[in-house]
Amino acid sequence: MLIAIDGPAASGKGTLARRLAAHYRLRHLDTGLTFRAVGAELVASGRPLDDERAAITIAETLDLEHLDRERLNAHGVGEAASKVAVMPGFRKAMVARQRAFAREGAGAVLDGRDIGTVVLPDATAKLFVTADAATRAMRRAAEIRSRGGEASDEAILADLARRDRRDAERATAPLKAAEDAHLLDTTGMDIETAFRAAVDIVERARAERD
Ligand SMILES: Nc1ncnc2c1ncn2[C@@H]1O[C@H](COP(=O)(O)OP(=O)(O)O)[C@@H](O)[C@H]1O
Ligand SMILES: Nc1ccn([C@@H]2O[C@H](COP(=O)(O)OP(=O)(O)O)[C@@H](O)[C@H]2O)c(=O)n1
Repeated sequence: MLIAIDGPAASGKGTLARRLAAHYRLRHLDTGLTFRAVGAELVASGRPLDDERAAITIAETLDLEHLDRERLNAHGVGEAASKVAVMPGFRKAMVARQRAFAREGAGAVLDGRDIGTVVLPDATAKLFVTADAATRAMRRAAEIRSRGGEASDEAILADLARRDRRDAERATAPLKAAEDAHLLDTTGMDIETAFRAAVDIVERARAERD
């Protein structure tokens, strides 16, 4: 079984993807981390974020099994990732790696921006996870503070809005729901409630396929 989860920044995609992967015993790839890893590597090596050749080389050699979530989830890395993510040739190389990961083994859960539309258009179940902007900013700011960082809800709201706009307006694989995706708005839902709603969606999608 393949499960595709997309949605805007800090909507809860990763949390749901991890929970669903554990529940169904599937492998999980947070594709946001793959873009973050490339952005972080370009910055660390002093290269510009539009160096497509370098980005492709990093994508082709990236170890998808050992992405350092703790380091890559730093707030600033998201901005670098979304700048790298606009380059079509680089996205092609990245999508090839993500698809290969998904096809290995008995099934997988992938979360990102273009999983239902581009990476896994034939996924068994597609979820488009949202929450209103203020809720997403509040959750991300709380996450940063819980790790000892400083963050105001207002500043995070502006950062997420800028990144969502870049992701939605880019020409290649923009952030959008697949036509056959099930919308899950988690505003006002706690993690457990959102997880149960996600399982319901997957079960219905599975039943429709049989
Ligand atoms: N339904 C929810 N209610 C409250 N907090 C949530 C919910 N879903 C996710 N979170 C929290 O919000 C933050 C962002 O969630 P995450 O799964 O990382 O989002 P994304 O992968 O879409 O960026 C995390 O700290 C997570 O624990
Ligand atoms: N499938 C994907 C996943 C992420 N990305 C890019 O990578 C950035 C970081 O993604 P992420 O999922 O880690 O971001 P958060 O939602 O966790 O803040 C996004 O803003 C996108 O620009 C993408 O283009 N396609």
